[in-house]
Amino acid sequence: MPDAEQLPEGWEKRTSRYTGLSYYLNVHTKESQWDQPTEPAKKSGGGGSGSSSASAAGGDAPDEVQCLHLLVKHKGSRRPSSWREANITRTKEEAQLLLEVYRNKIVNQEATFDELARSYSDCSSAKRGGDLGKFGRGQMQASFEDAAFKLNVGQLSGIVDSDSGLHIILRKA
Ligand SMILES: O=C(N[C@H](Cc1nc2ccccc2[nH]1)C(=O)O)c1cc2ccccc2s1
Repeated sequence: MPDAEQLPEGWEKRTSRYTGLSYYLNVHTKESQWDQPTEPAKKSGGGGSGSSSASAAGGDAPDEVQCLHLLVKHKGSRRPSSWREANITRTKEEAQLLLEVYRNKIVNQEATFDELARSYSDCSSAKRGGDLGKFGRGQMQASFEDAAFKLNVGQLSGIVDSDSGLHIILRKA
């Protein structure tokens, strides 16, 4: 029986925030399993054989996600101020129109998410291209969290409404 502290290359031991149970994460493919691995982690995804599926360990929903977001605040935002503008007076409708323009530019590949978030996001994460880092459930406002956890990796959200303002979200991991 391998020592639990010495996992084969490419595996990390995690604890599910939902079940409190430990599972094993393949750091290459991001697949997870209940069974303690005895072989080095495979480097490409799909076609897993034998061990219980990732969904059994971490559940279909991931424990945590990494997302970029672009936030456009409006006068009804919880804090209508940002690094861009000390006193934000645009209406929610104006914010929606702005964000639709930005989203279309990204979809049409006229600009990158990183470029537009750095220039126009009213969140302090703008200086990181909108990167919020990894977060689990319970860390972000509910409407934002719900939208983020519904996304597949690489997927761009529609316009998401939170107390902070209107967002578009790109799931990175
Ligand atoms: O709450 C933040 N910033 C607020 C705006 C805001 N409100 C949000 C609500 C949900 C997700 C991101 C959000 N960003 C502000 O600057 O007024 C955060 C900034 C950063 C920066 C880096 C990593 C996480 C975060 S969360």
